[in-house]
Amino acid sequence: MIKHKDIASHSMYHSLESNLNNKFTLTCLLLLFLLPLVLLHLQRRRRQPKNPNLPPGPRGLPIIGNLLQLGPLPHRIFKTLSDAYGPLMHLRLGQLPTIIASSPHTARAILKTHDHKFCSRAPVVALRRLSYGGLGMAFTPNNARWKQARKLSMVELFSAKRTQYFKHVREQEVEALMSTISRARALGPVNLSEAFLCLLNNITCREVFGWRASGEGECARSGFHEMVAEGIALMGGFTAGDFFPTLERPLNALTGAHARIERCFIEFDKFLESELDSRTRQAGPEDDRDDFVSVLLRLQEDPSLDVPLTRDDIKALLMDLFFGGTDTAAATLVWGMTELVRCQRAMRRLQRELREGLGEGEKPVVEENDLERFPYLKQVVKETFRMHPPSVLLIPRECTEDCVIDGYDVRAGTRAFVNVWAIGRDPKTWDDPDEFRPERFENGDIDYKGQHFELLPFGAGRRVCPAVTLGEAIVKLALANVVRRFDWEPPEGTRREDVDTEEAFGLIVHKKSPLLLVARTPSY
Ligand code: HEM
Repeated sequence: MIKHKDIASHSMYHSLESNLNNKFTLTCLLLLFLLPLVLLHLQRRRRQPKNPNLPPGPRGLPIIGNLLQLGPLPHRIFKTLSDAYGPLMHLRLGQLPTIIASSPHTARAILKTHDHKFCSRAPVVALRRLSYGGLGMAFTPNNARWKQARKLSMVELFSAKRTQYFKHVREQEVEALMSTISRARALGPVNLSEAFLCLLNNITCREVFGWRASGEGECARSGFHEMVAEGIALMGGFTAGDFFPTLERPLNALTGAHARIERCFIEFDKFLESELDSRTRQAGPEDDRDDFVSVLLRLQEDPSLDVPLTRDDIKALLMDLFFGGTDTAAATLVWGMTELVRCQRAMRRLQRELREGLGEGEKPVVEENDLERFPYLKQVVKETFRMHPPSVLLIPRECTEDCVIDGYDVRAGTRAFVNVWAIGRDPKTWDDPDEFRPERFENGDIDYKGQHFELLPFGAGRRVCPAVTLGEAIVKLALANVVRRFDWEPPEGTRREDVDTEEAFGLIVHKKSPLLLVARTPSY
């Protein structure tokens, strides 16, 4: 008979033995798993030419250290490092050679001089999956598909004619936003972050699908708001697997990134499928709608296309339009209002320009045709883009051919970031760069359409945002109306200068906490 004590020691012995066995099995498995990776790494290193003249950067740091340096706000960390190492910096992020350009001169080298070698996109995991494996436009490598998508979008989706065609949509939606703010302000401070996101969701939905996301006349959260927010969050996330391509799958499985990306992709795909299905059912000679889905479905029938447009191509393009069109402008509007409310002098000057320019009560809303009459509005928008470009590092690019920049070797396969946030805050270009001062643009001709490398909110070169005109129209129209219609103050107990500017990192950098402001009837 085994006594109680014996049972304990017996089972202890067994658990010790099985622990040792488990540990041994685990170690063997780990070695088996790591061995091919080590071999692959060594083989890759052997293929690299010895001693290339790389741009300066923090060498010798362990790769994990480099990865951790990314922290939550990479654009700020990159700026600190660039201040120490120079405007063209080389880092090894995980397994990836990476360069970061942080001056107008080095940005020009990447986006103009060597544009043809840098106009491919880096294969970031979430972007690849959500673009149906690199279809569509924004996340596609430089290939025939991307060239065709770009050409079609410039001619069919973002032409001046089409942008003008949707003018009434933008104006109606801004009017709906005004009514929503009027109702909401009776209840307390207005959540402008939410309001601008809903506005952009509605505008994008109407342009892309032809229907509103919120209920009639409202500017409110739609059913698929969370889905869009999750997609955008995933696209901006630097997942661990992105920096260790050979370990991509296990790392992303371990961190849960894979499951999150799959969930989001499946949800979006279901949504797009049902939209396309309903269009196919309604298709007929009487269907003369001109939203982006209808345009793309018509193009699909065009036999002269170099590369046939598949259903996945269309879904990927729709995804680009949705992600590209929503958060960028919404974030810009929030930053613009944040800076204006912090800087009462600029807010007053803009209000004066808008109110005197249109006359009190003469027109209930500012229309797009009025916008050219407001030079200070233009300066405010430029200053907002300088201090808060929503896409702080642009969309990551990949170098496809070896080249030499500023005497340094850059190898094919190197990932490239242009730190447009750092360029906008560079004291060598801008006086008092952390101060919101729209007047700095009064006498210069610096613009943001990709010709001036000091100010690059839309990028530049072959990959420049194809919807610059559309984006700036939305931002100017909404800002002009919101600022003209109401006087804005921080909630009781908060001083103007204490309205925070803390950032939340993502592909698009948003204000971390929602912008809550009190809207008052103007005293005129
Ligand atoms: C304030 C508004 C906007 C800003 C600041 C902005 C910014 C940008 C930036 C920085 C890029 C990457 C450029 C590069 O890599 O050099 C980009 C690309 C893109 N944007 Fe925009 N964008 C805005 C509005 C829009 C809108 C309204 C749409 C569509 C409805 C759109 C669609 C796209 C697409 C499809 C691309 C990918 C182009 C390509 O890779 O060839 N954007 N945008």
